[in-house]
Amino acid sequence: CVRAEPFHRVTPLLESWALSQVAGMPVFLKYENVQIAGSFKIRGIGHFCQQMAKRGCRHLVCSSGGNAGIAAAYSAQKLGIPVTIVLPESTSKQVVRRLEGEGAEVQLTGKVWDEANVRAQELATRDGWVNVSPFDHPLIWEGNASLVRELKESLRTPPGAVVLAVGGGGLLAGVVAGLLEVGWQHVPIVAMETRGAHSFNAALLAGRLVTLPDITSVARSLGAKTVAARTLECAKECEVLSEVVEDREAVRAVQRFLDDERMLVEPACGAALAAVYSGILGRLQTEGRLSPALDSVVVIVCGGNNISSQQLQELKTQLNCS
Ligand SMILES: COC[C@H](NCc1c(COP(=O)(O)O)cnc(C)c1O)C(=O)O
Repeated sequence: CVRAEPFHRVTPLLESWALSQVAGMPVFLKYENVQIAGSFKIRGIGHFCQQMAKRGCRHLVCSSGGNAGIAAAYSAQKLGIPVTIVLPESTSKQVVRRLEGEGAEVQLTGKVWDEANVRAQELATRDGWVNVSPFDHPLIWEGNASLVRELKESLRTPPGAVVLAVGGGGLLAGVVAGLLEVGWQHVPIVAMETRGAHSFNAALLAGRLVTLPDITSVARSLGAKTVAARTLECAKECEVLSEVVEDREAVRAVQRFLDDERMLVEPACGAALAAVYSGILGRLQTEGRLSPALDSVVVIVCGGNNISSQQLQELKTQLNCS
């Protein structure tokens, strides 16, 4: 039987003394890094998979080698449905082991995600098979919107801004859907990307979708070469401030967050935290793009599984940021 309640858990929203000191205003952290399956992804992916199971789906397939793939494998296991994860041949053994540990069948094909995705779409033409998009489907956005309902429950009054990271734009689209639902559509969103995965920023500047030639950022989880078309509509419905940080700022933010809050997150999440640690919020206030007197800001700590103390050391050496 398909369970009615969602797979995700309500996560803590905690004021961070350390980040509030850095920002010069109250910073509330939404800890999606302690979410089931290690990131916020389970909100959208779990909801999508449950709905597909209700519609008779018998086999899930997903081309995400990252957190969406882990969330899809977890969801399939909860639903008792087989799942195939299609990944580029370069995928780390750690990720393959983790996915197989969640009961998924893993197929390695192609050099990059796009080639694996072609294979996943081919498989999804089989009868009863459904392809799970990491970020580009209304059910994914609907599931991600649950995060804002929790913010409303915890905060009651709207925050001065919400800070989040953008890869393909599924989190952004979900947060916009949630803000509209709870009547907080006037709350500005600071959309963070790393250079080399800045497909949303490029699309906003061009006024249309832009496909990056390659993903050159170390924040692999932000590595969608083209954002969901829905994100451009979001930028019209809400006030979305797009900012891009360098990889070394994202990795430095990961290190500072580890020291400040004793939690280890991916560089993708470091991109969001860099809005505080790299003084971007203060600059936006100086530029008049954010109100000079924000009573609070919420940063979504999106989490991510693909990080370890060894990987952090290697990233710091590679980017020579001590
Ligand atoms: C390419 O990758 C898309 C997706 N990661 C997306 C992701 C994001 C960005 O979320 P999005 O904007 O794609 O909804 C932020 N923070 C973390 C930890 C993530 O894993 C994936 O796992 O396949």
